[in-house]
Amino acid sequence: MGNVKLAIVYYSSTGTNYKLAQMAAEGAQQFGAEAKILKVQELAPESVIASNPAWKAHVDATANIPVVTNDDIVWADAIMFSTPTRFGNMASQMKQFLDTTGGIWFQGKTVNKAVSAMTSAQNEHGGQEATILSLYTSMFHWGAIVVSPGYTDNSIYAAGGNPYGTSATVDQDGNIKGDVKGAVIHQTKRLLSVADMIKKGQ
Ligand SMILES: Cc1cc2nc3c(=O)[nH]c(=O)nc-3n(C[C@H](O)[C@H](O)[C@H](O)COP(=O)(O)O)c2cc1C
Repeated sequence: MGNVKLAIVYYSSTGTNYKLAQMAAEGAQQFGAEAKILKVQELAPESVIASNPAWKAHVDATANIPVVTNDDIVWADAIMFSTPTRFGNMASQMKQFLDTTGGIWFQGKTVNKAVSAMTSAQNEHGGQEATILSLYTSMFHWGAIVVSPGYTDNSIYAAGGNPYGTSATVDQDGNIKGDVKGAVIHQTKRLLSVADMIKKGQ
């Protein structure tokens, strides 16, 4: 299984989706896959980031995380996305990255990538599924194979579990409610096992 390559592509303002990305990397390690954690390019004006201490601290703390490129997508057999819910949609930074993939899409290089998505939101019913679906809509155009968790494991019934993709809820202080790691690890392993099947099938 060790030859499956996973790109974990995330956006995070205050660290939640970075934590989800790190949990996915742990799942990849358990599976024996090669994984890269990659952030999408920040786009918010520096003045806006500076006005929010938690945002500024997170940007500084993750300065060394590489920014994802189209080459990373071409390299990967599987891609796990993680984005905050923003007004029931993916963060614009994530959408901007997807909108830079037209060239590799045109060359057929996004076809048959195994993909899955996670999100976080403040409210239990704050648009998590709409966010994940918005990302999957772009994936249908990529010709990617969307690997949703479905109800394939008991972790779907635990904290963060969601058949569309792990959905963490954050409290007022920005901490994740409950232990969502089981859901993330299951989703990652399922994504990698389908990527492995696709790779072997090719
Ligand atoms: C502009 C904006 C829009 C948001 N929209 C929603 C929303 O629609 N539903 C919700 O529950 N939380 C919403 N939130 C809260 C974020 O989802 C929450 O802060 C995020 O999940 C934290 O992720 P991060 O720490 O990785 O940045 C919003 C936050 C911002 C800044």
